[in-house]
Amino acid sequence: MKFNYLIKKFFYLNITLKNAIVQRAFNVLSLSKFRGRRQQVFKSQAIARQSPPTRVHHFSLERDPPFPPSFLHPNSFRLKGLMGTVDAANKDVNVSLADKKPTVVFVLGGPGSGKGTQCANIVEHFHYTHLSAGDLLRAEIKSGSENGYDIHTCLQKLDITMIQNMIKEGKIVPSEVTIRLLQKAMLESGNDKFLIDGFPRNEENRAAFEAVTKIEPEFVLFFNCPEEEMERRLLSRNQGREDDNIETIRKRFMVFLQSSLPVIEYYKAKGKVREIDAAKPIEEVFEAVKVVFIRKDEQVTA
Ligand SMILES: Nc1ncnc2c1ncn2[C@@H]1O[C@H](COP(=O)(O)OP(=O)(O)O)[C@@H](O)[C@H]1O
Ligand SMILES: Nc1ccn([C@H]2C[C@H](O)[C@@H](COP(=O)(O)OP(=O)(O)O)O2)c(=O)n1
Repeated sequence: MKFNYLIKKFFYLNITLKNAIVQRAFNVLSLSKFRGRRQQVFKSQAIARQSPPTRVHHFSLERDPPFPPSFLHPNSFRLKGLMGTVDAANKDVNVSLADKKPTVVFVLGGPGSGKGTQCANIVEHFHYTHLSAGDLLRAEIKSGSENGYDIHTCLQKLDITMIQNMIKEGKIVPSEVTIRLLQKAMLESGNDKFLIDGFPRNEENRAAFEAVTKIEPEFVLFFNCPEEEMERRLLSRNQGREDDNIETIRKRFMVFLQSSLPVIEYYKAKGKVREIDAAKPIEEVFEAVKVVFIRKDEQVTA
């Protein structure tokens, strides 16, 4: 009797143990399968986040390298190879732009130094076309946000959002975007005299513009203004700009010091900088600006 009981107990324990082992193995398998599937989902989500949506043109800087290495700035990682930079049409754009031998004046200075204000006066007196890189980028964000896509620049909503975020952060947008906008505006203007305001803002902007357009600026108008004065002006500019808040203003000042001043130094070494004291009242600043442009015209006619 007792022996029978022990045999039964042994079989019972054996089955329970086997069941437990099988169950455990099953659990482990299912869990790893689930984890695998979950990782797969995460992986495909990550790929989807990295992949650009299908776009009209797919170029690759690696395949078409018309730019110096400096063009491959860390800033441009997101757009590198996605929207590309050069195609047959773009080459035509560059050839026809360079053929026109346009007069280009770069207008530089810290945020709020009065570049836009003085450019409006120069346009009125000297018949230049004013192209503000910041205005072009803001217009692109606006039209891209409304239409979701811009056929001229091949920028899609994802890129537009990225540009918007960069501006909100006070960062400099990759040159390939800004240069495309400038080229398009230059061609559409029908003029051959341009004030390019707020560009080049860093070494990458400068080198890429020269490499792509083959245009050298006539001179660089540099509005020099103390930071406290620029800050005061920006805080009362009142144009509803997302980047005119104290936090972003400070970041823009930092970017100006670190990235834009070296560009001014570069042109200074070439004797191309015309420096203006921009802390004075608007009319006085313009008197100084006029002298620069009148001298330039006199040099041309002499
Ligand atoms: N010389 C000046 N004195 C006082 N305020 C100025 C002067 N120049 C421009 N402003 C004002 O400062 C703000 C910034 O000028 P803006 O031309 O937009 O600068 P930037 O284009 O360099 O950012 C504007 O509100 C403008 O009216
Ligand atoms: N060459 C340029 C010019 C402007 N931007 C972006 C980054 C700048 O902080 C904003 C605003 O530039 P904008 O010249 O309009 O204004 P401020 O001179 O900063 O007052 O645009 C750019 O990314 N690249």
